[in-house]
Amino acid sequence: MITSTVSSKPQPASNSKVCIIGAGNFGSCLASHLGDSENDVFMWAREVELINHFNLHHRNPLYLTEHDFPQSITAIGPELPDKEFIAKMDVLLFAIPTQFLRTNLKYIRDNLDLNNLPLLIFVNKGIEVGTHALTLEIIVDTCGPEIAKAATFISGPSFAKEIVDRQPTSVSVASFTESEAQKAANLFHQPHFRCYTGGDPIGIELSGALKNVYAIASGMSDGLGFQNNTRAMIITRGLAELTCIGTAYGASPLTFLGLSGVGDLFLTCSSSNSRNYTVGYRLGKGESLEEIMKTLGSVAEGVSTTKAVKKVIEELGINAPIATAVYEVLYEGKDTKVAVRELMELPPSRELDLPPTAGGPARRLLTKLGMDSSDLDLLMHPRL
Ligand SMILES: NC(=O)c1ccc[n+]([C@@H]2O[C@H](COP(=O)([O-])OP(=O)(O)OC[C@H]3O[C@@H](n4cnc5c(N)ncnc54)[C@H](O)[C@@H]3O)[C@@H](O)[C@H]2O)c1
Ligand SMILES: O=P(O)(O)OC[C@H](O)CO
Repeated sequence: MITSTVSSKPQPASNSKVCIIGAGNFGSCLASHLGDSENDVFMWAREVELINHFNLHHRNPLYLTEHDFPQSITAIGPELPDKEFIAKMDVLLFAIPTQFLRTNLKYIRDNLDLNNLPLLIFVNKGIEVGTHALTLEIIVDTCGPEIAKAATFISGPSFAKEIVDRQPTSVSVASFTESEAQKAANLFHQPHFRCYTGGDPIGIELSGALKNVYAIASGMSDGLGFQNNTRAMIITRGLAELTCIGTAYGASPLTFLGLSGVGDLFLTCSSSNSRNYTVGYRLGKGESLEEIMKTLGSVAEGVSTTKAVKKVIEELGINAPIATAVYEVLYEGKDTKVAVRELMELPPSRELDLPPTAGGPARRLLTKLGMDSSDLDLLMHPRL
C-alpha cells in the first residue's frame, strides 16, 4: 500500500473541529451534514454579506436558501484562516471549484503544520484547465507529496439539496493512506449517508470530474428531444470513454464501476437537478453557452473540464468521440444537431477494447509523488 509519512491528528471521539473552505451549495450542504452530528463547524466564505447573514439567521442567502442550518456552524472569512486557527482544526475540507483550488491551497499551505496536520478532505469534481492537473496533482504542486499522499477524496452520486433533505445517499471515500480514508468515512457516516472506503484516489476524483462532461452530452440529447435509448447510449459509451481516460491517469478501471463512477455518471446524466446536465439541456434547446453561463448562478465544472479533457485525449491519442463532440459544441460553436449526426455516422467499431495502459499523466503524477514505475501496479490495483 502507498502511504504518506504524515497523517492527521488522531480522530476525536466526538465533536471534531471542522473548517470547510467554500460556502456554495456543496460546502454549505456538508457543513449542515457535519453540524447535525455535533461537530463544531466553521464554514469559510468569500462573500461578506453571506457571512453576516448566516451568523445572524443560520440561513445561506446565496445557496440552499430554504435550508435551516444547525446552530453549531459559524461562518468565517473573507480572509482565509490563519495558522493559529488551522492548528485548532481536526479537519480541513475543501469545497470550492477546481479552477480556484491552486490559488487557495498556496495560501493555506503556509499555514499547515506537518506535525499537527488536520485531516485534509477534497470534494471538488474537475480537472484544471491549462495544466490538465487532477486535484491530487494540484495538492502535490502546492503542498508537496507527503500531504498529497495523506489527502482524502470524497466523490459519488450526491446532490447537495438531497443530502440536506436526508435522502439515503452513498459516496466513495479514498486516500493512498488507509487510516485517513477511514477517519473521513467515520466523520461523514450517518444512517442516511453511507461511506465506502477505497485506495484509488485518482480513480475516485477523476470519475467525479469526467462524468460532468457526459452529463452535458446527456442533457444536450434530452434538450434536442431524443429519448431513453439515446441517454442509455451516452451513459454507457461515456463510461467506456471515461474508463480509457482514467486509466491513462493511472486509475484502476474497476473504480469506474463504483459509486463515484457509474453511480455519479448515471445520476448526473439523468437528472435536471444537475447543473452540468442543465447546461447541456439548454444548449440542446438552442441557447448559447454565454447566455447559459450568465444565468446558471452556480458552477458547472464540466464546462472547464471538457477543455482539459480535449487536450488530454489529443495528447494520448484516446478515441473519445462524445467528449470531443461536447468540446466542439462548447468551444467551436458546432450545432448540437450536427454533433449528434456526426457521432451517429461514425463507422462501426469494436464495443469494448481493453483500456490503454497508464500514460504520460500517470507517469507525471508518480514522479511528483516521489514514486517510480513499480508503484504503478499499486496505483492501478489498490488493495485497500
Ligand atoms: N452541488 C453539489 O451537489 C455537488 C456535489 C458534489 C460535489 N460538488 C463539487 O463541489 C465543488 C463546489 O461546488 P458547489 O456546488 O458548492 O458550487 P457553487 O457554485 O454552489 O459554489 C461555488 C463556491 O465557490 C466559491 N468561489 C467562487 N470563486 C472562488 C474563488 N476565486 N476562490 C474561492 N472560492 C471561490 C463561491 O464563493 C462558492 O462558495 C465543485 O467542484 C462541484 O463539482 C458539488
Ligand atoms: O450539479 P452537478 O452537475 O455539478 O452535479 C452535482 C454532483 O456532482 C452530483 O453528484
